[in-house]
Amino acid sequence: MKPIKIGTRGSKLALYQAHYVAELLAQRQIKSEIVIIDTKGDQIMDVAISKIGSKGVFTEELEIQLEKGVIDIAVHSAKDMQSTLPEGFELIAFTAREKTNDVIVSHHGSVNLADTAKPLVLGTSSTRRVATLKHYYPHVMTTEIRGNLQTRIAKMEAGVCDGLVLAYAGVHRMGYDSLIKQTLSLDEFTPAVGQGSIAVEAYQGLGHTFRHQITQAVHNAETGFCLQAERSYLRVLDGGCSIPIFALANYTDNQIHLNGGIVDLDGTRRIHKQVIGPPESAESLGKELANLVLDAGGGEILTSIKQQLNK
Ligand SMILES: NCc1[nH]cc(CCC(=O)O)c1CC(=O)O
Repeated sequence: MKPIKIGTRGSKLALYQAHYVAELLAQRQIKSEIVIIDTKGDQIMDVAISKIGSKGVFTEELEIQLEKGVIDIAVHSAKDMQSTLPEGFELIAFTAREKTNDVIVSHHGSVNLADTAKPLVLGTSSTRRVATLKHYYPHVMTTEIRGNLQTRIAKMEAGVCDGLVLAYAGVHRMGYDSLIKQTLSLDEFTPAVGQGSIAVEAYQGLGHTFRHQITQAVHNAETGFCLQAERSYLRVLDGGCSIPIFALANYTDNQIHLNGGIVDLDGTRRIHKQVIGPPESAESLGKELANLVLDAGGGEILTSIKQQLNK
């Protein structure tokens, strides 16, 4: 059989993830090769993602190549995937999830958010992280920082900020564990939908045999149900990555525990709810959570955020 062509962005994190999927395939004697594709999100480095327009900046170019059949699958951080894919595209596998926490990475000896006496400037480009910091740790200052992990760390070391708020998954994948100074709680820093999992995207033209083999080798069913619930929540709120929405599902005792919410851009209000149900109801659990959050004031928050971002 021909090797499966795995499309990926060229960043180190993206390449790591593509190789990770290739390795899972190789464990089942499935041959693959990696094809690097440039994306708009990689080219525009000096503008905040929230200003480029969030819809698929990292995924559009890969989708064009999928549709042309230049690549068979595309590998992404699950977190970077829009809640609704364009017609004809589908996520066919999610890898077993890495620890989902956000962490603080710093070149300084110690950094602790709870230490209110020390002035602290943290770099992040995520509205969720900025708003969550404002909500729980208003003494912390933030500065917008972009680029891949290596660039961000270089900027931090050059003195742009004291530390960075990042996903543990990416930090770990890039081998920067030694810079982790604090692991943030999931209750406060509830992660972005999909954080910690790697997603495989395919176009409808992908043959049944490839599809089946890939799913067998790469997909983790428990993570799959969790992500289905989280992504269903995101779809109702129609987030886009610039809106500080968060959700995390856990699979325990054959039940999905889905919790999530939304926080105001300035951190004033934060809504956080939980729902529980069987994995087969993952999709409806997401909708149930969305309705709870919207009714508890999330609807107002969402409207006001959209107005602010459109200015
Ligand atoms: N937004 C960029 C992005 N997309 C995926 C990861 C890390 C890997 C993951 O969450 O699975 C990151 C970096 C970060 O948020 O720190």
